[in-house]
Amino acid sequence: MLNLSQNGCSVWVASSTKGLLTPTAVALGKFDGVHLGHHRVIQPVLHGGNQLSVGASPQSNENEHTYSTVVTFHPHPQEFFTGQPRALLTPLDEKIEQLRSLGVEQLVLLPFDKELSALSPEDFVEKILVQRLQCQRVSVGQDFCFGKQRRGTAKDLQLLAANYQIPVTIVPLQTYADNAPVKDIPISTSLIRHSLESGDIKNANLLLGRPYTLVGVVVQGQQLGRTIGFPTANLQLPNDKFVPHKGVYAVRVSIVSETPDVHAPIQILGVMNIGDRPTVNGTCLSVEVHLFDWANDLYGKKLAVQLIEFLRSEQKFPDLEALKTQIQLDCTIAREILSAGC
Ligand SMILES: Cc1cc2nc3c(=O)[nH]c(=O)nc-3n(C[C@H](O)[C@H](O)[C@H](O)COP(=O)(O)O)c2cc1C
Ligand SMILES: Nc1ncnc2c1ncn2[C@@H]1O[C@H](COP(=O)(O)OP(=O)(O)O)[C@@H](O)[C@H]1O
Repeated sequence: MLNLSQNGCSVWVASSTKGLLTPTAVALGKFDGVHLGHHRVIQPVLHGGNQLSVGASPQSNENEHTYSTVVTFHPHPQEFFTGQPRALLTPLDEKIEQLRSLGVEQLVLLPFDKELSALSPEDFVEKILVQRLQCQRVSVGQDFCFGKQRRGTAKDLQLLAANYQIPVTIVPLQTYADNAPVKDIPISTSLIRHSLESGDIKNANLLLGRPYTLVGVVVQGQQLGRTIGFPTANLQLPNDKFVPHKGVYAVRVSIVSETPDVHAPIQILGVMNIGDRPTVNGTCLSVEVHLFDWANDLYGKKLAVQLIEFLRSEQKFPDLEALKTQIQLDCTIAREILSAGC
């Protein structure tokens, strides 16, 4: 169990069996990416969010604090069923940070195991929502499924929860924004993953409602960067982080402070390369960023790198001089894009 605190606010992270803050108002789902569609589902359980038309549950005491809670599954159900690790848009730390910024007070990680996956929809409502979480109201997306073999639908949840006077909001799937090229397609984690896989970072960012971000600690590389005038901070990402299309990106970087800080961190502009570095016979994937107008040591620091625009694919250059010339050009283009306020 963790109690993470930043900027004076915290998200309480608990399992379904230990340390729960109750009673709860619950948004249920996987919420990988915490994208714009997820925001809509979470909003009704936030303080000051849309209170349900059905009103508060008769069991609730008006003076009692109801904790705005996101209930999700850990590990990702797909990982449990396939046995394959699943790369995530928001690994746990990032998900906590995103939920905190929305105003969520508690994240409950239901251990997704044989026992949980075998619960009937009826038992899920009674044992998890009612008994453990002392749930007062629920919000889910229209396509939510739950219980053994995903038999229960959002409508079933509404009917079952009504037996306990728990109102359930079913949130319609949010589609693309009006200014997007294709409309009426629901925003989804898989759509964002496809956009990132194909290098369409602008579309991914539009659907997320914020730039896709890589957060990692700076580790040592081959120390070649400084020899060509472009030192690069090499990032170690969480093992389960989803890595987008290989290539060069215009980015905004902030140094993540260890201590709580009320001020927003300063943003430094730069260029990032995600790739195998064929020019220097690289053998593994590296994720590295060159910061503009910066000359200080970054080893051991945690950086959050927002991907703003995809510039080009990685190439094998005949020598370091040719690579250097190309990186100079990348920097010029990135500065133009970033200073235009993208
Ligand atoms: C903006 C940028 C673009 C890059 N493009 C390529 C590329 O197209 N091909 C390549 O082999 N390496 C590319 N690299 C990676 C360099 O090979 C790498 O930064 C250099 O070898 C230094 O690595 P080091 O930090 O481990 O010393 C790029 C790096 C940056 C910062
Ligand atoms: N403008 C900059 N951008 C990125 N890193 C920088 C910059 N200036 C200094 N550094 C420091 O230099 C290191 C990168 O130098 P480099 O020669 O590429 O070594 P490495 O291969 O270990 O990354 C970074 O980790 C950071 O500590």
